[in-house]
Order: sequence, then C-alpha cells, then structure tokens
Amino acid sequence: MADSAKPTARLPFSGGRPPHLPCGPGDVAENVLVPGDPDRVALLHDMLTDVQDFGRKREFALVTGTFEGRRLTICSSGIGGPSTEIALVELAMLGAKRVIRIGGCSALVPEIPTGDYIVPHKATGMTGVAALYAEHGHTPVADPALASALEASAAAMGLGAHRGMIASTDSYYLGQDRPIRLQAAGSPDAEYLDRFLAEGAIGVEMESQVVLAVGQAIGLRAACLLGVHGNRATDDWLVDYENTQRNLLRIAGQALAMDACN
Ligand SMILES: O=P(O)(O)O[C@H]1O[C@H](CO)[C@@H](O)[C@H]1O
Ligand SMILES: O=c1cc[nH]c(=O)[nH]1
Repeated sequence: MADSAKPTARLPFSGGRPPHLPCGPGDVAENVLVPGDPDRVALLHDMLTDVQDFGRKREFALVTGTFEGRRLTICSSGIGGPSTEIALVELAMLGAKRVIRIGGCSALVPEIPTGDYIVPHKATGMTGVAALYAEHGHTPVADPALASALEASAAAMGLGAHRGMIASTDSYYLGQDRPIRLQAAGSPDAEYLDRFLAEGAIGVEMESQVVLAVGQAIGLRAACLLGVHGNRATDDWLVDYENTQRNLLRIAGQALAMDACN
C-alpha cells in the first residue's frame, strides 16, 4: 500500500513517500529512535556515522545512519499524541520494526532524581489517541524484551534506570497541575498528578501511552526510555539536560544490540 504511485485521499502516499515524514522507500532503518523535539535529531546525529539527512517537514526531522555497526533512523515525533501516531504509522509503513521513544518526563515520586532514567513497562493516562486505540488496552505495554534490554543497557553503563508505569497526557499545563496564569504561580491545584500516582504511575509526560498503544495495534515492537527532566515531588528541574539526552541515544543504541528478540 505504502508504495502505490498515486496518492488517494484514503492513503495519500505519493510514489511511496508518506504525506508527513520527509523521506521515502528505503530511507528508514528497521531500528528507529523517536525523540519529541526535532532539534534533538540535529543534536544526536553527530553520534552516528554515514549519516543521510532527509531534512524536516513540520515537526518531523529524520536522519538515517549507523550506530555501532547497526543501521539506525532517528525521527522526531513532535509534542503529543496526534503527531506521534502519524510518525509511528508512517515509520512502520516505511519498514520500521523496532521503535524506541527517547524523551523527557518528570518523576512523580521523590526517590527518582532528575538525571536518572525511566523505562516504562506500561503506560496509563488520558491521551486522545490512546483512547482511540483502546481496544488494544487502556494501559498498553512495552515490548517486554526491548524494555528489558533498555534496563540492562542502562545498568551496564552504570546509569540509574527505574522500571515502572508512566502516565501520558495531552496537556503540559493544566493536565500536569501547572499554573495556567502567572498570577497563580504559587498555588497550583494538584489533581491530575494525584490521580496518576494513585494508579501507580512513577512519571508523567505526553507520548508514551500513544507509542505503546499504536505499537501494539500495528505490530511494531515499541518501548520508551525517558530522561528524568524534572521531579514533581521535590520540584527539582534539570537545567543542563544535554548529557542526559545524549545518554538516551547511547542506552537505546546498546539496547538494540542486546535485545534478545533481535
Ligand atoms: O522530551 P520530549 O520527547 O519532547 O517529551 C516531553 O517534553 C515535551 C514537553 O515539554 C513533551 O513532548 C513531553 O512528553
Ligand atoms: O514535566 C514534564 C517534563 C517533560 N515532559 C512533560 O510532559 N512534563
């Protein structure tokens, strides 16, 4: 379907090129890392060799290169569920088989410091896209072998990785109990984060529930690796976040090599 020459309204691929990602047939590796921010593709691409840069359309920047002998694509998803669903579906249609979201989150419990990592084994939350995919489960699960490989990879590098449930939401401000007017900066009304905590979530961000729900639905092996950018229990926020982001690629790249189902 993805290589039909003429676009249709139902599936507007043109000559095999998808309507959103800036690439075509043969450009996407079987292994894909998906950060949210397109600038992170630029930040990380010097860690690859033999890089082909396919540029950027909207929030989707995409490069394919080699990381430790393995062909690897890095493609940004933008913020939130709708653009993340588009990225995953089009990546899969172009040949992706294993996808790891590498993004940021805030921890919800005081024991997880900023600069550590979370490997969600499942995701809860209130994203619209995951609700659409709900027949595959309100709490979609990560590919177990891929998630285990991420944990083992972080451990091998001596980096703190915490296994647990992540919560994803479509809202950065109200949905994460942040003030939505400066005047209210001192008095956020905690509500949504308490609900996530009560369900057992250890962190919050905006895409993992979608990545896992879509992955399960379309048969893409999917997992997430999240850098802990903030901690909502201690109110700590990591100002220098670049090293954490580079470690996301290092951990995920090693995990792809360690994955038992490789
Ligand atoms: O670090 P990324 O992948 O962008 O993820 C997190 O950061 C963004 C919000 O600032 C949301 O996309 C959230 O999920
Ligand atoms: O607090 C945070 C940090 C990263 N991403 C989010 O969505 N929230």
